[in-house]
Amino acid sequence: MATDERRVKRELEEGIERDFTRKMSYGDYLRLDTLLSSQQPLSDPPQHDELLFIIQHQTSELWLKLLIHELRSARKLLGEDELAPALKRLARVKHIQHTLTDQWSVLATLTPSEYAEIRPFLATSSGFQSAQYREVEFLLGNKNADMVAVFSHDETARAELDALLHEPSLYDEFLAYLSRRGYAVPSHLLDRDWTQPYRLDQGLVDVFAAVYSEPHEHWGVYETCEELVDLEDNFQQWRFRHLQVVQRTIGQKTGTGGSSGVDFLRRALDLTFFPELYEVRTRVGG
Ligand code: HEM
Ligand SMILES: N[C@@H](CC(=O)c1ccccc1NC=O)C(=O)O
Repeated sequence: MATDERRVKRELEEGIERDFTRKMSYGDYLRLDTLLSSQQPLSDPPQHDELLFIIQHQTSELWLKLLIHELRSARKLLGEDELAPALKRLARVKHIQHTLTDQWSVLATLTPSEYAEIRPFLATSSGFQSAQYREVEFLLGNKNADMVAVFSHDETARAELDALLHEPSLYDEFLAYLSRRGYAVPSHLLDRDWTQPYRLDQGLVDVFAAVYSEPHEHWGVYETCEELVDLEDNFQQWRFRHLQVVQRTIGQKTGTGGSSGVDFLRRALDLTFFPELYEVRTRVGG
């Protein structure tokens, strides 16, 4: 083929598969028939921006699915004293969190006027009812038994969340790992009621203060602590971007889920997963 022609058309090679009547194709493997028929706008007359709204949420839910998969695995690996593979999982978790946070910029292109055309069709539905979001919160240790009842209408989601409520979180598993490694983790933290939210413990701050005063003596533990701080930091970045996008689209309106809206969301920024890892910062360097 002439050089000029190559600039405008790439010849398909002989060996390239073209007939998928009896072979598995890309779309078959990825179940794209199901995936791409799952965007069903409700607005009437149809609103151009509803597809953006749906896809933003669906992609978020897909990434949350992977996040849960990785967090569960990291938690299990910690329980098996496999620190390095657990850290590998957490590295991936952090990239997923970045993607989730970055994608807020797409939805931020939705103006208040555009959203107002879609909003009535959302009725009482709200992200507050995202089961996977609650699963991530529970896995990270922000337990809240009241959240389980929100899923009474969906037995699979309710049972999954209830199971996580009763299981140790990633942080609980980390503390058990520390204890097995000889760190003086207060015993009441190792056998507590897992359904309760984790509360700051000064004895554990002392343990981390020793780690942070001599990082080179405790490198793997120190590295894991900092990975967990990254995870919490990233989670808060997501919450903050959500708050900002909500503020610019609905202002001070109450939420479709029945909450006060931005004031309710702002209070989530006070929630912490790993309180001792923040408390220890005040102690470092005296
Ligand atoms: C225009 C876009 C959005 C608006 C105006 C909005 C608004 C709100 C409001 C007002 C709430 C409080 C609960 C309520 O009363 O409804 C909420 C909660 C929530 N939203 Fe959104 N949201 C938007 C987009 C998203 C997206 C893209 C996600 C991604 C999955 C999401 C996930 C959540 C979650 C997980 C909660 C619960 C947060 C918590 O309990 O702290 N939202 N949203
Ligand atoms: N709570 C939002 C509605 C909303 O954003 C929403 C509705 C249905 C499915 C996902 C949603 N996203 C996050 O809350 C509102 O009050 O406008």
